[in-house]
Order: sequence, then structure tokens, then C-alpha cells
Amino acid sequence: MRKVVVVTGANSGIGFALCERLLSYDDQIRLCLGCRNLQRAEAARTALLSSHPTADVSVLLVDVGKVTSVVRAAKELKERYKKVDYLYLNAGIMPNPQLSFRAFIKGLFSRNVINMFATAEGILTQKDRITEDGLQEVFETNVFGHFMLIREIEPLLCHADSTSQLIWTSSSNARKSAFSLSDYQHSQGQEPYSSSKYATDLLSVALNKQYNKQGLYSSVVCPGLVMTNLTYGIMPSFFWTLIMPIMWLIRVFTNSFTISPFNGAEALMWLFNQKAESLDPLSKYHSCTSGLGNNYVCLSKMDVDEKSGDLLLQKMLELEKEICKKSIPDYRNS
Ligand SMILES: NC(=O)C1=CN([C@@H]2O[C@H](COP(=O)(O)OP(=O)(O)OC[C@H]3O[C@@H](n4cnc5c(N)ncnc54)[C@H](OP(=O)(O)O)[C@@H]3O)[C@@H](O)[C@H]2O)C=CC1
Ligand SMILES: CC(C)=CCC[C@@H](C)[C@H]1CC[C@H]2C3=C(CC[C@]12C)[C@@]1(C)CCC(=O)C[C@@H]1CC3
Repeated sequence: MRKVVVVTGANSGIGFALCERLLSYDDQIRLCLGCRNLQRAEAARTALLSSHPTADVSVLLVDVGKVTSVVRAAKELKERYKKVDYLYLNAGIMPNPQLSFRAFIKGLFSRNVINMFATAEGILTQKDRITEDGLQEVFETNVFGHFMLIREIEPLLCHADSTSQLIWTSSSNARKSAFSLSDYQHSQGQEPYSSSKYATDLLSVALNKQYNKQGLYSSVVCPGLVMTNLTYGIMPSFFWTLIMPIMWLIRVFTNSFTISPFNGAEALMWLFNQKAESLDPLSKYHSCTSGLGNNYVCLSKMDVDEKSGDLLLQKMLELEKEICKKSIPDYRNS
């Protein structure tokens, strides 16, 4: 049976590199590019087909920052496929990033310097906004829209006789102290990105508890620091070009400077080849690149506790009910 693989945020960066790598590894998969913009999606599809002309590559229009779009896309998936074997929850945003130069310079001369380069702890903030669904945009895009997608295509993911995998693109920037259960959308603070990625980690743990019995497994990936549209939004491209030699140098001290989207997709690709049941639900899978440019995957324990994961899942389920009642009039019959 040909595997069905759905990738959100597939038209650029890590998502696109993952699609290229998946097709190079197995051009028999049925690959579905989940994108919010048709033109960009078609451009990605054309590029993938130019190197893999016989591959089955389709486009699914989905804006994970809009509940109605997610529900419509899920309906489309249910019409197209009987099963989704791999769902890569990769689309993500970091809007209006601000780098604190003061904190960065201070960090350079502290003992925390390696950690600062690996996680951006204490040097990066963002400005969030409210979406038309009335949610914080970073939370809705990076977490809730994806959660809704999972819920809506549950019958395609849960099968008694075979497994499916959810693979979240999280981040080394995910930090417990940026997240609070009482403000899980992060409407109060200045680190919505960090909070959303921590929420991803918690949610993955809770989803495993909820769904493993039904053959669905969830894992979390940390792609490292990758040069993509997201990182070019932090600093202008000439800055990155200027500091590239320093980036190669830093790579000698931290394996998290993966830099290219190809390298960043390493752990996402690695998980594609693993037996879902053998994965550790409490570990994060990191894409790593050595000073010499060799790629490998390493594991780290996540800073999460199961109780918080369960509580977050409960809150997400309540929010799902509330939002669907508000945004989709004849919800569940549609
Ligand atoms: N770059 C890095 O260093 C790191 C990135 N990550 C994570 O990797 C993931 C991919 O990001 P990356 O490749 O770096 O950045 P890109 O900006 O290149 O890719 C992000 C993708 O997500 C899509 N996307 C954004 N918002 C939505 C939405 N509302 N609905 C559907 N698709 C959407 C974008 O579509 P469009 O082109 O239309 O905007 C794009 O295809 C993100 O989750 C990011 O947080 C994690 C750690 C490090
Ligand atoms: C000399 C040099 C390399 C300067 C760059 C300073 C900062 C712009 C980077 C240092 C750590 C980086 C980092 C990210 C963005 C760029 C930095 C802040 C991320 C937040 C990008 C998105 C993620 O998900 C995690 C990354 C962690 C490290």
C-alpha cells in the first residue's frame, strides 16, 4: 500500500526540503502539500515534480490560522484518502520578531553563550495579534489549527490494524517559563513563539496518552537553527550573509546550527523510517549537524509533565467546542 504523507507549510523552508527528501527516499509515496497560498503551493508542486516527474504530489489548500479553512481542508482529505500514514504538523510563524542587542551582547560574555545561540533564550520577543477567530495568531497557527486538523481527520489517523504518525516541528526555543496554563494562548507576554512551541511539546505528550491505543503516535522534532523565510524575518539577508562564516564557526561548538533546510529536515526524515511504537513520547528528536557538516539525530528529554499535558489537552478540547460553535454554524453536520 502506498503511504499517504501530508505536510503543512510544505511550500518553503523545512517543509519543502522535507518533501524533496521524502520523494528522493521513496517516490511511491502519495504526498500532499498543505499550503495556504495556491500560487506558492503550485510552484512547490512544480519544483518537486521537475525532479520526481512520476511522483504523486497534490496540493491541499489549508490555512491553519483559520478554523473554517481547517475544517474544509479536513473534509477534502476525508474525500481523497482512506488513511493518512504521516501528518507533518510543520507550518509555523514568528511574527514581528525583535532581537534585543543589549541582551545578545551581554549573553556573548556570559557562561550561557552556547545555550543562547542554541535556544535564543532571553534575546528574542515577538508581537502577536488576534485572528478573525478571536485567538492569538501564533497560538492558532502553530498549535490550535493543527490540533483541529488532527481532530477533524481522526478517522484517517486511527486504525486498529496499522499505525499513523503525527510529527510536530517544534523548536529549541520552546521554554517552560514562557508558557502558562492560565494563559496558554500567551496573550499577556512577549514570547508567543516560545510559548506555542512549548504547548506543542506538552500537547504531543498528551496526544500519545489519548491516541496510542488507537494506533496513532505523536513525536516532536527540533530542526535547529535553519535559514528560511522565518529566520530572514529576524534579520535582513545581508546580515545573515555577513555573519555566515561566524555561523560555520559556531557550528563547531553547537550541533544545533543546521543552517540549511535539508539539514534541518534530518529528524523529520529520520522519524519517517521509525516504527511508531518504538518512539519515546517524552523525548524530542533533534536534527544535528557537526562542525564538518555531517547530519545526525539526537534525543533529549522534554521539560514536560504529563499532568500539564492532560490539562492543556482538556483546555484545547473546550476551546475547540467553543470556537466551532461560533465559527461554523452547522458544525459536525458539515
Ligand atoms: N527556521 C528555523 O530556524 C526553525 C524553524 N522551526 C519551525 O519550522 C517550521 C517551518 O518553518 P521554516 O521552514 O523555518 O519557515 P518558513 O517560513 O520557510 O516556512 C513556514 C511555512 O509555514 C507556512 N504557514 C505559515 N502560516 C501558515 C498558515 N496560517 N497556514 C498554512 N501554512 C502556513 C508558510 O506558508 P507561506 O509561504 O504561505 O507563508 C510556510 O510554508 C515552523 O513551525 C517553525 O516554527 C523550528 C525551529 C527552528
Ligand atoms: C553571530 C550570530 C550567529 C548572530 C545571530 C544572533 C541571533 C539572530 C540568533 C542566535 C540564536 C538564533 C536562534 C533563532 C533565531 C536567530 C537567533 C536568535 C531561532 C529562535 C529561530 C527559530 C527557532 O525556532 C529556534 C531558533 C533558536 C536559535
